[in-house]
Amino acid sequence: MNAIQGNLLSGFDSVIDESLKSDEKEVLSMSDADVIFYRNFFNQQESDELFQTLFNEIKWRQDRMKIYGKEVNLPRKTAWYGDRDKSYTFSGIHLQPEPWTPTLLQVKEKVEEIAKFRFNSVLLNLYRDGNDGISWHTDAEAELGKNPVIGSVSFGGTRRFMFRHKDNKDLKAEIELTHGSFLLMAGTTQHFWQHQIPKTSKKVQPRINLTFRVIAHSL
Ligand SMILES: O=C(O)CCC(=O)C(=O)O
Ligand SMILES: [Fe+2]
Repeated sequence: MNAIQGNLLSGFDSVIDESLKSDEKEVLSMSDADVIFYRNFFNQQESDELFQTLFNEIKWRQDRMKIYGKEVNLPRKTAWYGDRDKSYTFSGIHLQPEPWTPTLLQVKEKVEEIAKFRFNSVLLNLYRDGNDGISWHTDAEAELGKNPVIGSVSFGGTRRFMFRHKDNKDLKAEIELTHGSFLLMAGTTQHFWQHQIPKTSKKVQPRINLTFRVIAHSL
């Protein structure tokens, strides 16, 4: 029985393939996807410092979205940093990037080294508590091009990151995004799988997430 089949039987269990598990790198067993998790990408001290610096230095914004014609606050704060000529539309919101900070460049360099990939922008999310989250979506915006590579770094409170297959809703995967971890999504992941961070009634610490991306075209 492979991990996906095991997962179908047991609901929302982790689908990490035990045979590939190591301290360094965990490959999630998901069909039609390339998802790799680096649990201890930053050590405790680096992660604590980066959380504090990003929390204080990033220009966090409260964006709004339309639901059934009504404008509401997004359930999280966001920010967008990147190369100067790039701009991006996310969930109908047009964003202009702020210029890279030394802290963001430090994180970006470490991510690029392991991903063997160069990113030109980063979308940041601040989840203040369990009432903040992000609902089911894919990161498959036209500006990201075909088969986008998304590098996702997390600091602060652990949150559940859930996947569901678009064609087969029984195919699910889930991973806990811990302080200092790095999740790499590549290949056809965004074509076949949606992801979300569900809201939770549990007490959770604030969390900062950085998703490094490549914007294919400046608008
Ligand atoms: O916070 C996360 O881990 C996910 C964020 C996300 O999916 C996004 O910004 O597109
Ligand atoms: Fe996303």
